[in-house]
Amino acid sequence: MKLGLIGCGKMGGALLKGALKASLVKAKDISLYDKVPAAVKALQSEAPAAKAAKDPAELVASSQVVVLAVKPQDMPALLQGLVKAPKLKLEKCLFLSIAAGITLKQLESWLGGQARVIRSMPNTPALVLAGAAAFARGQHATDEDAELAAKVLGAVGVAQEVSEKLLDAVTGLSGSGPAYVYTVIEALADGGVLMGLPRATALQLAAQTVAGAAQMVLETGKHPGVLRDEVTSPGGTTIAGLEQLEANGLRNALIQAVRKATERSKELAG
Ligand SMILES: NC(=O)C1=CN([C@@H]2O[C@H](COP(=O)(O)OP(=O)(O)OC[C@H]3O[C@@H](n4cnc5c(N)ncnc54)[C@H](O)[C@@H]3O)[C@@H](O)[C@H]2O)C=CC1
Ligand SMILES: O=C(O)[C@@H]1CCC=N1
Repeated sequence: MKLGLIGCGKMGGALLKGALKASLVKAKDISLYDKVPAAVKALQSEAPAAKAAKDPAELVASSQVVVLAVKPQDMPALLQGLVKAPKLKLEKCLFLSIAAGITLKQLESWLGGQARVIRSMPNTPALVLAGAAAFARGQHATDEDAELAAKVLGAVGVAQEVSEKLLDAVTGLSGSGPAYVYTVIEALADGGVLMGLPRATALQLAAQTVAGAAQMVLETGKHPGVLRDEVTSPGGTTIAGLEQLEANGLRNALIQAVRKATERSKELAG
């Protein structure tokens, strides 16, 4: 697969490194472009055979799949620049956008109206092949395009097709979700330090507890409440801790975080 990446930043970089780690693509079949050359060089240091395109048009002309990984506010100018590029046949490749809030209608319009587009929402654990992604197909995207998007995103974690109207919620939950969980891990470790654990020990135990609990949900298929009850002994330590979480509103805080992030994603569409 000839893969092009426009926007070699945090998320684009994570996707690319994950795709290489998953052997989805060979470095020699990758084209990179970023308006900041240092960002391209940083990725090339990990994939020396990847080519640095001189401009987005050159990258598009040599790619089957073009991952659009620039910030939402940078997308219109990038895509409208591609439309103006002479002799560039935009319908020959699949455009896979990862930009929060930017709709399929906007992407298709900025690309001149006929391009094959898929809008997706991945997350940075793609870097360690533990990503969570969803995507929606544009009006000119084919079944093969959807399969290709599922293959790219599925190579670095889990991926599923959804209707576009759900992608803002996907952004608020799993797109932004790693940041919520990093905050939880950091706070759990702080609790451990408060109780006398060395920072490094507390951090490793906290991170592994979150990872282990998540793996239990994914592998056993049991509801988190059932798994929680398996930990919570009558009159024991866990219920004492859980009482504090309820008293301090942990659930509602997380629910509101997803809601607010989803609303922000909707705002980004302008
Ligand atoms: N960071 C994350 O966890 C996630 C980010 N996203 C989305 O991914 C996109 C990129 O986000 P990040 O990687 O976090 O941002 P970033 O700022 O780390 O990377 C964006 C890159 O795009 C480059 N860029 C900007 N305009 C450009 C242009 N016209 N041509 C070429 N390169 C250009 C920048 O120089 C930068 O290197 C955003 O749309 C964001 O909504 C999606 C899921 C998760
Ligand atoms: O914070 C953001 O806007 C991006 C999109 C999802 C995660 N990071």
